[in-house]
Amino acid sequence: MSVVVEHLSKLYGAQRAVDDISFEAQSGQIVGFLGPNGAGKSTTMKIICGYLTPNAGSAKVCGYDVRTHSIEVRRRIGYLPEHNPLYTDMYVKEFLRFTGHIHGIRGRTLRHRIEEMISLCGLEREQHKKIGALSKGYRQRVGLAQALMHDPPVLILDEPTSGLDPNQITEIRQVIKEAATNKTIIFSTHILQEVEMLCDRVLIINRGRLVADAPIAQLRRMAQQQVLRVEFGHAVESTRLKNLPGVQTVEQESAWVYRISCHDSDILRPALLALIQQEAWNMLSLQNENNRLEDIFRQLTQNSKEAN
Ligand SMILES: Nc1ncnc2c1ncn2[C@@H]1O[C@H](COP(=O)(O)OP(=O)(O)OP(=O)(O)O)[C@@H](O)[C@H]1O
Repeated sequence: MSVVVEHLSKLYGAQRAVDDISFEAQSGQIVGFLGPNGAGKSTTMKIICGYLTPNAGSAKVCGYDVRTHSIEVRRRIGYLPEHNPLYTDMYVKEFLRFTGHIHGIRGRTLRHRIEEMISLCGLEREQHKKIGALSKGYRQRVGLAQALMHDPPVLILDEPTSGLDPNQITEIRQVIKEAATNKTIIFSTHILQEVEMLCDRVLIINRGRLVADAPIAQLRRMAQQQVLRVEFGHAVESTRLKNLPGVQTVEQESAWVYRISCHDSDILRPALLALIQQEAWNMLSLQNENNRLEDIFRQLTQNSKEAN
């Protein structure tokens, strides 16, 4: 296993920012790290990278404990922090050369590696500029290039696409995907669609506690909610739908399309069909829908909020 986290806890004063978290990630996996604001994602990532010391538990990277073998861990990890600190007075290439030097890369290997990173991260057009003159998206690419410079087996990316425009988001995702071969990538994001597109597995953290660790397909099966999507040929009274047995919520997706969530669609479906027949409504389609990741996220983070 490339990353093994066991019973990790971190306190800031009296606040338990990370609370007894355990998970593993292996090579070739892209793991999405999700959670509401302040859930403890950045803190966990900083501990894995060796920038923060935990109060309890352990984190190991490629078999090295972050507390006792910090240098060994840093050699094997590439980290893009949330606020991507860069030297704005340095030129792009100068900064990458500096990063390479820190990792002990020299001479022709270094020159070759810099060119490789410039190409992989799409920095060709901006490579001769000072970092301070770059847009946010390009600074993010420089941050990714520095994280990848020493070809680490583990990449920790803290909200790598935050604040970027849609084109840049797509391009950065592509870089992450390309970099993923033979690496372990753990990245945090608030864009759930991004997780569906990129990740093999999802970790969800809420108030410092891990509330889910599963592949997306399994998460969908675990969800306590089922959704029926029904399309009518005209408007209907949504309260009539809400009053059906076992209905949790009714969401109007568009003028005549409703998403009805319930505990058991096998009970709801015949009741819904009976109502439609009784009212002589014109139904155009009825489908069992996949649970959306945002619904599952809401269920898991709100349920555990109630439990706390
Ligand atoms: N240096 C610090 N001192 C005190 N409290 C801190 C410190 N860093 C983080 N915290 C607190 O710890 C909790 C977890 O913060 P963290 O940054 O890990 O969350 P996060 O999940 O990354 O949030 P976001 O999605 O908003 O970036 C928050 O309540 C935060 O205020």
